[in-house]
Amino acid sequence: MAGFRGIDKAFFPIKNVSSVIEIFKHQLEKVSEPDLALLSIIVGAVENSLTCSRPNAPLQLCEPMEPSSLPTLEIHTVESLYNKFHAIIKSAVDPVVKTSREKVYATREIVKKVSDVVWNTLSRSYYKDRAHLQSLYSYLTGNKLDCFGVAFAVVAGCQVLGYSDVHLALSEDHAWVVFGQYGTETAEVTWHGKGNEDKRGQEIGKGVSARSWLYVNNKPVICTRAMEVAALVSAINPSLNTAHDAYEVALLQQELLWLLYDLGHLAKYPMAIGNLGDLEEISATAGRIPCDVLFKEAIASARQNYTNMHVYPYTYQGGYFYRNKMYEEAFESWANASDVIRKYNYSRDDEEIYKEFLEIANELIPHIMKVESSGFSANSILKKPQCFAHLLRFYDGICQWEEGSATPVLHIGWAKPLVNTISKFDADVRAKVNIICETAEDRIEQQHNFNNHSNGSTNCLNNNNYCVPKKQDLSPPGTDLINAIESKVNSAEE
Ligand SMILES: CC1(C)CN=C(N2CCN(c3ncnc4sc(CC(F)F)cc34)CC2)S1
Repeated sequence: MAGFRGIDKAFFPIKNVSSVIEIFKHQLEKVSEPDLALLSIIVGAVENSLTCSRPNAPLQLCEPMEPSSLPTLEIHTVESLYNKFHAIIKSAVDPVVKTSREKVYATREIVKKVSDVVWNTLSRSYYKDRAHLQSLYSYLTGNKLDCFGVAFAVVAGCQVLGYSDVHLALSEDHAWVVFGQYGTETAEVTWHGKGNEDKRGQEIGKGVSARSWLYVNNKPVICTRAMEVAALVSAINPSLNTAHDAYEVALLQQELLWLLYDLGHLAKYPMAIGNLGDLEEISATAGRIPCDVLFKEAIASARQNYTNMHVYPYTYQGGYFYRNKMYEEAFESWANASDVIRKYNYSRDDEEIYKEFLEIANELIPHIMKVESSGFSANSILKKPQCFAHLLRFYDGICQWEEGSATPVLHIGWAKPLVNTISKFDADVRAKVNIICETAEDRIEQQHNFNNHSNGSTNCLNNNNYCVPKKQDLSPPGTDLINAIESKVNSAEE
């Protein structure tokens, strides 16, 4: 990997967002492949200077001194960190010999060695989930990285060594690398979750973990160099504290995401499109497509490229509808999210998505029911069979998620809000929902599709029809829940 090129020096000192955009544009359009270490150090330095309050510097309040100004970033700061990263990586692994005619591919040993050098230079103990630990700036100035940051650092390190075959693989809650002549070798390079032994060096789950959401049914986002730039931009964290974002950092992230979007590098990256949608909802960019279209594009990308095995595109959209009081649409998005999770088995590595569904079922939906049942508007969602159908599909997907899983999902804490919600719909509204039972054969076919990674979406919901597997198909926990609903609802009617 060429050292710090003169050409990059022309962009310094960095004083505003647009000069950062210029550097990224140059890296993405003018050089053979974007320099991950350089770009990560730059955005990390900018983020750190505006979000990690320093005692002797006045906290930058929300309004910038002038449009999108930034604290000056000098070239020597960036260059010394850049050279430090090269030195750390090259001290541990010999770079690819330049003169070699044939292409040299990474081996598992090399990937593991790069992961080891990053791993062994991290601070002994620090709060791993803290914000602003994702960039090489954090690694090089504080020896701290979060789990995504370690994976990114390994890919950036392999780029330094000249292994252009090593790429970042991303699920919705984990990151690892692919490498080799066909890009089919996989390796864990970082940890996941709390208290789990890391599996660094091993190839990606062949066993039971392969069926968990964590590995998205072997449909991860496999990054190109430019998509690795999109990942580092997505990982920019503008939060100053729980209540405020640093305005300039959010603006920088939004403009960089539009640059990557225009160059086509977000097309196969649903979460990055969703991140851009969230930023556009907060502050729409004039002349750009609206955020609701971005959320639809993220869903289309996940359906098109990842056989609809990703949940987050639907929860990005559902969150948008919820915040904008479009409750029927929110129910539909959440039911669609549930249609994804039902295809998986729940494993203990899936806590993040469990918390997501728990919040929707036990916080967001009950809040909607509360505000809707206070009013008596004729077009209240409580009068709409379609809403009832969406909710049944939502809950049923969680029940099916649990079926066949080693770890239970549902407990009594789920049943109370669930029964409360269902019983808010009058019998005449519920009666309008046609329950179409899938046959056991349908379920077997679905299972077959899952195993063969094909798009097994047999969900037959269209108007008020709602498909539910015949009751005897439900494993005990789900049946208990459905029984609990029925007994509660019946008693509510008496
Ligand atoms: C609908 C939501 C709750 C809103 N934000 C969500 N995010 C999901 C995770 N986010 C991400 N955004 C871009 N790329 C990645 S890669 C990854 C896994 C990690 F281990 F590498 C996570 C993630 C960004 C924020 S899902």
